[in-house]
Amino acid sequence: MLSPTTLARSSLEEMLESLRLRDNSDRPKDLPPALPSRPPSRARIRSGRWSAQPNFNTDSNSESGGEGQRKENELRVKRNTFWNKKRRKDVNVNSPYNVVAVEGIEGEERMEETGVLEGSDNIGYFIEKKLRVWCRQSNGVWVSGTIHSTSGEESFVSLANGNVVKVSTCHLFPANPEILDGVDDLLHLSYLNEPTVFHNLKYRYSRDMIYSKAGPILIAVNPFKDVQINGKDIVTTYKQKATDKPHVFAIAENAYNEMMNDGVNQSLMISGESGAGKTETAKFAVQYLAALGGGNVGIECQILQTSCILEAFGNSKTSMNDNSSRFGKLIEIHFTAAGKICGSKIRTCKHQSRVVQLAAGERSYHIFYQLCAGAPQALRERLNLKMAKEYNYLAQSDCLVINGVDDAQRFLKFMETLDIFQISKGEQDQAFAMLAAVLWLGNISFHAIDYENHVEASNDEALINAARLIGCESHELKEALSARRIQTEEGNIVEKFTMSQAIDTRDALAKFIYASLFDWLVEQINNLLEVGKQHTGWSISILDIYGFESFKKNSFEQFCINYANERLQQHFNRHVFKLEQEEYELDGIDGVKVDFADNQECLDLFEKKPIGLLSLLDEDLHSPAANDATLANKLKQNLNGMACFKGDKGRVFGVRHFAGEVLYDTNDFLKKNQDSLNPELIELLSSCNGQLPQLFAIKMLNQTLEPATSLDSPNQSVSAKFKGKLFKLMQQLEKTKPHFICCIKPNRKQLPGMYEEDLVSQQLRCSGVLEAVRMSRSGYPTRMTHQEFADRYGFLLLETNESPDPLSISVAVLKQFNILPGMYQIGYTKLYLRIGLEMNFTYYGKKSL
Ligand SMILES: Nc1ncnc2c1ncn2[C@@H]1O[C@H](COP(=O)(O)OP(=O)(O)OP(=O)(O)O)[C@@H](O)[C@H]1O
Repeated sequence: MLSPTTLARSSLEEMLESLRLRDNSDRPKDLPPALPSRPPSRARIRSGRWSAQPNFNTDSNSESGGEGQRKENELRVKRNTFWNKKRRKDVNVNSPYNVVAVEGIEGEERMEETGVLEGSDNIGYFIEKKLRVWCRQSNGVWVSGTIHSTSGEESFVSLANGNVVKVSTCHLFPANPEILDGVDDLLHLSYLNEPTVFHNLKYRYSRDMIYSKAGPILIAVNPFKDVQINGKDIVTTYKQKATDKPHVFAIAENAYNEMMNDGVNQSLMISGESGAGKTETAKFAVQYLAALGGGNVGIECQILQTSCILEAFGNSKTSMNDNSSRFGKLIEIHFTAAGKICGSKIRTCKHQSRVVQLAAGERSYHIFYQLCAGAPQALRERLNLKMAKEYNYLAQSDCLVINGVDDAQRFLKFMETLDIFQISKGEQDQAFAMLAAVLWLGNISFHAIDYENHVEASNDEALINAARLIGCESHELKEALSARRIQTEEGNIVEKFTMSQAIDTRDALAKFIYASLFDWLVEQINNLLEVGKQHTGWSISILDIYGFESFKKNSFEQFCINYANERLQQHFNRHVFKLEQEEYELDGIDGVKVDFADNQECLDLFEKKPIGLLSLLDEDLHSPAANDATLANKLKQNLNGMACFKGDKGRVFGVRHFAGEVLYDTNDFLKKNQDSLNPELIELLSSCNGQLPQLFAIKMLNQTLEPATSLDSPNQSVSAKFKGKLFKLMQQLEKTKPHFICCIKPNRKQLPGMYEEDLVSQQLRCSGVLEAVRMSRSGYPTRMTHQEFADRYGFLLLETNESPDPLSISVAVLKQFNILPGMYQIGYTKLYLRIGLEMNFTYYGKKSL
């Protein structure tokens, strides 16, 4: 029979113990142990109610007491004192500003747990035993070495290359023994600090092990190459549960099992900065779920094909990613009660400013270049199509191709996919006509017609083609782009446009057509996928949203994208930290507290009414006196006191996001925040002879009947609509049990085998994954109601328990197996178990059967 001590330990702890025993055997007993016991939770309050003082100690000396124990205790006190001292000094845990302190000590402190070496005993021990430590070189790169000597404040570290460097002692971090190099789960690291986590991920990455666990979270480091771990054979391995290695398939499997067992909708929340690999990861998740839930309906194949259409219409080349999603999408996969896929629904969240305006070196949506490069001759002639460089909207950024991408080939694939979604040839033709119309609209030019700067559209090839493709007469389009009617008491008067009004009107029409076409396509896809609407089972949703962006110059697009990422981070914080802590508190469980960077302040900066970024921006929507410069001034005057806001020079203002500070230039903010169409243009579209323009116009007309506050009202600003759609997505996600996947971008060049330390470190600091690991280590990840525990393990009791009360049965089981009090806590409604403990019960259960 296993001893109670063994029972209370996970296999990792046993491994650590054997290491310690090995280490202890060749040193005097009164020295501190080489490996510390698992650190207590930072703000842990001892439970006085049910369990005795937690004694979650893996050190063999600790049980025997004595001098070794005394020294270990002293050491632990020192470590904790050191930590507490530092926390008091610098932390306002509610401020995302903490996270923004990327470089330097403050950032490091957030990462530290079993962190900095301090105390002459401790350093002396590391010197004597030649134990590895990590230190950061002046260039920011982490190196490991052994401490050669110390003067207390400063230490000399011998590096592997023979160099000796002088380092401030408080910047030394203990390294893990080599046996822990490359562990699957950061939870298993004996020392959890920035360099050890960083080293572990790098170690794995260099061996093509791109997935790692961080407690409940999966970390996926983008390999930028095919690492051959997503094929059918690997799918089968995970389906057969033949491996427990971290993988996106394992997370999908887990979600599927929880959905089937608990009857609860699930979600996979994929986060990471632009280019980190979210979209690819989402595709692998869909691939696995399709394999798990594949029936004979074939929907799973169609779900997999959606990405071809969605990416063509929603992705672009940016400076961070050649295939960057410029929209957020939630793919909801529906399952029958038997676990078979029976339908799917795609929800999107986007805005379209990219259609008409591009930053240098970036492309517009892929579909435009694909159409220009790959349209068959007959289609080219029907659309009077030219090459991409001939269109102003595409040529403006001097970036027309992507290295290694064959746009023409992609277009053929795109057309095949439209067939799969049963979009008829006639409808396809109309859709391509709309795309070509957008391109021709961008080529429409205007010329002055009087001395008051009024203009009208030129009667040229662009106007003629655009009008023909939309399905109206060219003079009708010309009129709608050159003037508008205004109702006055005396009747209608015609107001001629200035150059900028005419360009804005033309661009608004182009954006509207593109956005409507995208929505129409998604609707067609959903119509086909939603065959299982009447499903009686549950769903798994996969969220893939544009990643956090920070460029040299950031505009309205980044403003919206980064706001969406703040919302996503809040969802993560809420589920990983807040709800977890709330649950402990409500159930009377003491002291599991982990500091995390709450981004609520930043969200408030965006959302607060009437003084928040979004409200202040909308205030100027219909104000003729407002311009980008007055907007910047107004923001500074009203928001300068807010912790996450930073005024800057001229039209620029800064926001301290959870992932770093971003400076936004208000240039064109007001224009981009407005995309209402003139009634003349809606009228024009509704009278066109094409089916699609009519459909788009009818939808718009219906929306004008909505109350002005409705999300769909055309009177709403772009940012208000965006926020509304984002909220809808988040509401949908709130109804699900989330599983988090954190994608990491290892280098800026999008190259395989390159690992940029500063970039990875910054993402790790900002993502909150380390805090989540700490939460798991100090918390009780396994929990079940007293009844569930009694039902599951009550039969193990050797003596019959007189009381039918599940709580007393549960307590009797725990007592019978001498479970150390620190390994569990008993709440009002549930029993909470430390990591690994339930496995031991399961083992016992199996043995007894
Ligand atoms: N698991 C993977 N295996 C191989 N290559 C990958 C993997 N994940 C990502 N990549 C590569 O990295 C590129 C960027 O990935 P992806 O488009 O998924 O990033 P993203 O996080 O969705 O970015 P964005 O927020 O800009 O949309 C992909 O086009 C692909 O080349």
